[in-house]
Amino acid sequence: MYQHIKVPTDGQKITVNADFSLSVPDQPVIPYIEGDGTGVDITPVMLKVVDAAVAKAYGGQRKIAWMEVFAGEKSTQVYGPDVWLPTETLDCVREYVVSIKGPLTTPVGGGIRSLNVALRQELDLYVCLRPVRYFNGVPSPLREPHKTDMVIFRENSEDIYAGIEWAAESAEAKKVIEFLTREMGVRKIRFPETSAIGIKPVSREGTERLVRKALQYAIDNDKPSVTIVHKGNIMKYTEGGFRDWGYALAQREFGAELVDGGPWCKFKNSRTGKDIVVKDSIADAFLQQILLRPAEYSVIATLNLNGDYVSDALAAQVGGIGIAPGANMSDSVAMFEATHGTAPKYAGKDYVNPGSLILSAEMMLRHMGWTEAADLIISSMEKAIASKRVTYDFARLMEGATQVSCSGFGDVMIENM
Ligand SMILES: NC(=O)C1=CN([C@@H]2O[C@H](COP(=O)(O)OP(=O)(O)OC[C@H]3O[C@@H](n4cnc5c(N)ncnc54)[C@H](OP(=O)(O)O)[C@@H]3O)[C@@H](O)[C@H]2O)C=CC1
Ligand SMILES: O=C(O)CCC(=O)C(=O)O
Ligand SMILES: [Mg+2]
Repeated sequence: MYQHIKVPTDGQKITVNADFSLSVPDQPVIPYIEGDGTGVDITPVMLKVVDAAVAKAYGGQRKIAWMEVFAGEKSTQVYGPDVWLPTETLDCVREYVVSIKGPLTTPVGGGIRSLNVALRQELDLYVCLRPVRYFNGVPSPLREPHKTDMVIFRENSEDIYAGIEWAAESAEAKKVIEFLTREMGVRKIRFPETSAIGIKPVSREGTERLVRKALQYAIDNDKPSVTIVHKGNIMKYTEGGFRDWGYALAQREFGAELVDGGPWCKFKNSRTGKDIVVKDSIADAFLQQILLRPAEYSVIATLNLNGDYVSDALAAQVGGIGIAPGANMSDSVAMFEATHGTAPKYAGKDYVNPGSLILSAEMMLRHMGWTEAADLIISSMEKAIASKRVTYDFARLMEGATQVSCSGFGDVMIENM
């Protein structure tokens, strides 16, 4: 049926029920994209660690039937020089519901647009979910890194990140600038002859579906607050809209009531009876607050670009993007991926930390309801770090550490299962 994707014969599809829960067979077929750059290093290690955790947790009764699908440089080798994201890859990850990917390269300036963003847009994976927690013993620049315990809900389908822009001095940029100046009366483009132009779409619907997920997550996971992070003082209708629509949704759908006249509001968690506070923070101030007062923040709902910046900043607080996992999700389809990129200088050297992708797989197992295997991954990661046999990123900051390779770290985790 597919041109280059080989469907394993020993597995079955995960399916989505009417209430969006999953039916997961014992041998689910799970598509994976190896990824560019260090993808060749971390992805095989992730597969091996996950297989070991599943085998150990279920004694052979459950097993993932991995199915390689292609995007990025490997796709151009398999499908031809200009095919970066084959249609059958999109069809396949949609059809098989749960997938995982390594990082994909995006050139700066010219060249192809981000394949990572394209996957999210094409599949409408509107939530980028990035939990940030501290593992004991990980070297961190903070004195009290355990106080950083946040879950980022980054809007994944809109904003300036969508890549609607035109190069300076192009016919398209000139046309847009002409429209803005002639028809819209815009006088604020300082250098109209040489300006590149970007568009920042932010909608009420896009905001509401993201904030709804963040609020529901706070309820389901007994979290004390949801903070809407925005730059609405400057970008009044886009980022300011995000804030206002977020607050309005909390009041309308979750029964939140204003605190001291607002705009903060709060509602009772129907599961625990505890208050969940909905507050907001302006993005620049937020970036200093998370360093100085991290304990005051829990679930974060933010726009696409802010979420990108906040993800790497928060990852650094708990030891870096070597252990920063993530997921891109719609109501039905989920694609798991690390927060970091392809780290090209380390590609193919069996050197980098596979932890982010392994922890992304841990999120995937939990999403599938395979909690025993997910728990094994967490406990073996904790033990591996405690034993100080770690990759370069931790070893260079840890006293008494033994540096291991990327695959070596996977092996240490497996030994500790
Ligand atoms: N979702 C995705 O697929 C993403 C793709 N990208 C793409 O990746 C490419 C490179 O981007 P770049 O900005 O350099 O960001 P990267 O995240 O690839 O790398 C930045 C730095 O982070 C550290 N790092 C990255 N991965 C690891 C790891 N596995 N273990 C330990 N440390 C790690 C390294 O730090 P040090 O130098 O200190 O060792 C590295 O130099 C670009 O094309 C970009 O577009 C970027 C982000 C996400
Ligand atoms: O798509 C890319 O190349 C970068 C993506 C990124 O930085 C992210 O999603 O965090
Ligand atoms: Mg990023």
